[in-house]
Amino acid sequence: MPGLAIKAEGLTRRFGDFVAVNNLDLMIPEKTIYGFLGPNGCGKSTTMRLLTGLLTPSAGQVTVLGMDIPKDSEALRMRLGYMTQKFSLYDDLSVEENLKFIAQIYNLPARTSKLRIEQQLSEFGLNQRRKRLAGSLSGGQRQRLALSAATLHQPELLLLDEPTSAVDPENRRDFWETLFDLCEQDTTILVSTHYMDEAERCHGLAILESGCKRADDSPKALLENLGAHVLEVDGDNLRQVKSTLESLPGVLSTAQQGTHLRVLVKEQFSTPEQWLHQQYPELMADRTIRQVRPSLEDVFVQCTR
Ligand SMILES: Nc1ncnc2c1ncn2[C@@H]1O[C@H](COP(=O)(O)OP(=O)(O)OP(=O)(O)O)[C@@H](O)[C@H]1O
Repeated sequence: MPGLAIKAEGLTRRFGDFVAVNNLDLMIPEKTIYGFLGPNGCGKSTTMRLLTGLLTPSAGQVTVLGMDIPKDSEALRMRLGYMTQKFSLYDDLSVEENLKFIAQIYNLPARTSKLRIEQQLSEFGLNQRRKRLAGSLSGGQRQRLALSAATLHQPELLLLDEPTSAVDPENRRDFWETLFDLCEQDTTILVSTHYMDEAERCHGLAILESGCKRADDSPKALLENLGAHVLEVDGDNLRQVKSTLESLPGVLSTAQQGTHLRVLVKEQFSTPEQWLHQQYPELMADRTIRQVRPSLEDVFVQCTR
């Protein structure tokens, strides 16, 4: 049974009267990839900063890798890697110089530093670009450099704050493959995202909204416990159908997706397609209504309504 890399109880952070992180409990198993999914401003970055010890909690207890935060944050520094939303390396240093600088910050011995820099340049596909200024790299290359820097000292826990917001789908895919490689080498990874497909890749997931945790489980369990039927409704005048269905108490949400309407219906109706037909026989006549598998977006909509 794996231990916990992060345990937080009642974690809270206020900025004046505003509560950015509200009474958060977290149990993040070690050697897993755990995601924070939530919209802008829901408190993902603030929570990450609290977990690194960069920010002091207003209330609550946090243990990271068995150490108390913020008390032991200095001692924990060597065991953590943190990649912020912004590219935090030096544009006017080369790729190699940036890594050398990071090695100095972490006080890596000269031999280790040399070895690790070569390993990272090769593993992250940056060998050919080692003399290039970081500022001249593409978005994907910058992101690879940032991750190679964050993992140079081989941290046990890696915190990644929206690491893929500036990269294309192919680079995102490669990036996630790298995360699974790191996880297999026993690194615990906490990653924040607002992309549903990324959230679905995580072993465990917390859905955050307005500083509160709305759900916390594996993506599979979250999908299984949606607590709603998901229907697709085809046909004309979907905008009118949408506004009509929205006023039905049994309908939880509606959203148009191309040529159909995705409708979340309360779980209590055993045959939701029939139920919808019965509610509006005329409006629903000649329309195809089919039940489909839930997506993580449905889960997100359902628990942040
Ligand atoms: N230093 C601060 N002073 C005042 N308010 C802050 C401070 N830092 C964050 N906040 C507020 O706390 C809330 C949560 O911010 P946070 O950056 O944690 O959200 P987020 O989920 O990471 O969003 P994003 O994806 O936009 O980065 C926001 O409303 C933000 O304005």
